[in-house]
Amino acid sequence: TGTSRPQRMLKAVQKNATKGDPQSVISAIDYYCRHKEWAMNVGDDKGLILDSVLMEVNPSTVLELGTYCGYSTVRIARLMSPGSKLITVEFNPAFAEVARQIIAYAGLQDKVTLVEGSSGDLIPKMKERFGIKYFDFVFLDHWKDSYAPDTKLLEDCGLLKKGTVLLADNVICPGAPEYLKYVRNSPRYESRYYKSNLEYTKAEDGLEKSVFLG
Ligand SMILES: O=C(NCCO)c1cc(-c2ccc(F)cc2)cc(O)c1O
Ligand SMILES: [Mg+2]
Repeated sequence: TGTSRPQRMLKAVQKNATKGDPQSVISAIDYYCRHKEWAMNVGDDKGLILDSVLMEVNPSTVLELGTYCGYSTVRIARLMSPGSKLITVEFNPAFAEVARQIIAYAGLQDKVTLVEGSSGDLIPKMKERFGIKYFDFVFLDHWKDSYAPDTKLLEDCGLLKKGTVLLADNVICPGAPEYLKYVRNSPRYESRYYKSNLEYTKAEDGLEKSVFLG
């Protein structure tokens, strides 16, 4: 059997990045995935859009659905103000184990709470377990057919407030058609598509930014 792709990515970070330096962790992962082996991180092209939308919102509370190896977790947390909190949800324990180590290597563990489990089970527990009133920013990057049901669940659990920004990865590739239909047709969202590329490739992909109107 040997190592997994996430484990090889972690090794590349430990070899090429500087402990406590989030930007070097991001660069090490991008270099590895562009030149050694592809992996499903949001990547550097879409990552620049994520950075700019995140900085515009300057959120106090962030929810990330789909941690994978923690690349976008590091991208987001490195830009968040002192005292702000990021909760990231990952279903796959092997992914979560690598992500914990990459987030810690970047020195961002104090801002980040990684929760293992299913988003559908965990979203209704956010208030009681983590003392969250609302999320200011939600990054959707997990199973593409979970984007729509989980968005409805966030609404029903009162976790979105007027102005909350949802940013969804992969709305073209692999695609999240049901989600796009939902946010683009609902009067409760103002949506906009940011065209980009599938991570480390020339294929089209993009991010959908949707502002909850309350
Ligand atoms: O499934 C994804 N994420 C949830 C993991 O639990 C995912 C997949 C892909 C992708 C894969 C295979 C391909 F051929 C093209 C795209 C890309 C991504 O950015 C993703 O987030
Ligand atoms: Mg993705």
